[in-house]
Amino acid sequence: MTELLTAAQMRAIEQAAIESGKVTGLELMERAGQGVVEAIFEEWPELQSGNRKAVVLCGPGNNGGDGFVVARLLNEREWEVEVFLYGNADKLPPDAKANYERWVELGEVQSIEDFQRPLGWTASVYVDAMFGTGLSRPIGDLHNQLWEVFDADAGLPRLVAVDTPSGVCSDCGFVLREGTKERLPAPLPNHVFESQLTVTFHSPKVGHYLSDGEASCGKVIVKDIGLPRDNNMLPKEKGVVKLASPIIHGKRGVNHKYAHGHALVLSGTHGSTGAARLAARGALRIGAGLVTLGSPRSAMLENAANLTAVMLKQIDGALGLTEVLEDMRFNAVCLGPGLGVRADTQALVLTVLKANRPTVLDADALTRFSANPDVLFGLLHKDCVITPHGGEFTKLFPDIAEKLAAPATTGPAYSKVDAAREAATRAGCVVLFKGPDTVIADPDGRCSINSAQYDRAAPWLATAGSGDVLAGFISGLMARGFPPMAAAETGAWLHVECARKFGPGLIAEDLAEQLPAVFRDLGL
Ligand SMILES: NC(=O)C1=CN([C@@H]2O[C@H](COP(=O)(O)OP(=O)(O)OC[C@H]3O[C@@H](n4cnc5c(N)ncnc54)[C@H](OP(=O)(O)O)[C@@H]3O)[C@@H](O)[C@H]2O)[C@@H](O)CC1
Ligand SMILES: Nc1ncnc2c1ncn2[C@@H]1O[C@H](COP(=O)(O)OP(=O)(O)O)[C@@H](O)[C@H]1O
Ligand SMILES: [K+]
Repeated sequence: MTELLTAAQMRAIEQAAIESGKVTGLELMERAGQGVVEAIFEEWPELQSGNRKAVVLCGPGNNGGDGFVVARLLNEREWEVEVFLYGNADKLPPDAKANYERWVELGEVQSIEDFQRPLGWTASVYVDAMFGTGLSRPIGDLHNQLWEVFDADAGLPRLVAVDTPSGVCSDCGFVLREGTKERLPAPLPNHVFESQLTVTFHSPKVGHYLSDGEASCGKVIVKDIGLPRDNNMLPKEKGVVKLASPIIHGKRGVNHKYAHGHALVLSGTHGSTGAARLAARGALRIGAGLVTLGSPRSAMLENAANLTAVMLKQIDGALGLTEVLEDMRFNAVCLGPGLGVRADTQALVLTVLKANRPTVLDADALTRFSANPDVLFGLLHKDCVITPHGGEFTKLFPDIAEKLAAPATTGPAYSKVDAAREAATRAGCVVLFKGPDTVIADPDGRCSINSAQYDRAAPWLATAGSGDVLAGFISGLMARGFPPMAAAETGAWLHVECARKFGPGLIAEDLAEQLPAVFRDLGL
């Protein structure tokens, strides 16, 4: 299980370790610097020979301190190292100052103002040790200066970020900026300032996995610096965010199909039925024992012509649904994909929620409540999962979405994790907030990020209908008896695995068909 830390959590862990007397700040800084140097040579073994020249950019805090350690350790390996400092050496915090003083015995320190784009890249490695978890405000002119230097037009140098790329908030993954109307992704188009490698310590930081973390970090390597893995010292009110991982087992024993649950997926009307069929197929493939598609009369023929293993049942309106739900074997319900946003949809949602079944609400089942989200929140219960994408999230939680879209001007800034957690508390159920950085939050405080970034990148998932399949996956797992948080996390994780298994060219129909191979890979 990979835990992701905020700046405050990381600081609490460091402080507790230092206060325990088991380690000093200087020792941690030395290990951090060593970790960066190790990572550089692991990533680029070719640097063991050839042009041994590095440029290290140091900032005014402990991130800069790590930079001075890196400079010294490279110098010990007989590298030629140029060091630039942002800020005043006299004001460096004690550990960084100590490492600054060790460096000035070996080499010069120039002002960052003198760091300009060379004619071609003259060094093999550039180390960004300016700001890490202590970034508290935009770095303004410095950012512009660096953007000019590391402009993509000049070809990408080996740029290594220490802990976080400078200027990027380690909690939310956005570049802190002044004077913009909305959050801008990092990097801006045509202003590429991206690290190829980010070396972080102890655990990755939440911001590495949110918004454009991947675009600015390149690749994240975590180096152990000898801090204890015991999280007892962390502030309790908000649990640690995890990277989503599957909590899945194969079908066990000699049970009959009903032992694996019966999912009910509701179809839209004539001409809008494909989305629900995608969800139903997903629910069946992921292991629900039976799946029934509930269809209005107008769409019966259309659905019948396109279904085989998924069963079909005519359900007309809320009254029809109430009757069907009297059969308690329907132990999970999925509604929203292709359902339409008429009054009927509201009635269907309210009927399902009153029946108190494990329920997944997606798409139109959410959008329908744009004008009256409180009606929905009043009925959602702890066995529900709602799966909004950005647009649906904004309609249900406009104030939260506004905070998330507001310019990130001070660090640590409000993040997608904060937004999903706040939404889960308000909705009273699990919220799965989609994107390449899907955040899944439970009102009890558990939270995970299902990342489709870095080595799990799956941009092909951004294809029509893939969200419908995800809703089906989650409801199928709930039919199998998975609790909502585990179903959401596992469903989202498998969704990305299926996309990766298929690769480019993926369309939504392909997703569920990859599950058998993905399950085989998991040894199920
Ligand atoms: N503690 C430890 O034991 C270990 C820590 N480690 C390393 O330390 C890093 C955290 O160090 P840190 O807390 O000193 O923060 P850091 O990121 O260097 O920046 C803070 C400085 O920048 C300043 N500043 C902020 N924003 C600014 C801006 N926009 N423009 C200008 N100035 C700005 C801020 O000033 P202030 O906000 O106080 O005015 C302060 O002076 C962490 O990422 C890791 O690399 C490792 O060695 C492992 C052991
Ligand atoms: N760039 C991306 N990389 C990986 N996954 C993505 C990306 N963009 C979107 N997704 C995922 O694709 C799915 C799209 O769902 P949704 O927006 O509801 O689409 P639809 O309504 O067409 O089904 C979500 O699971 C989302 O997390
Ligand atoms: K940095």
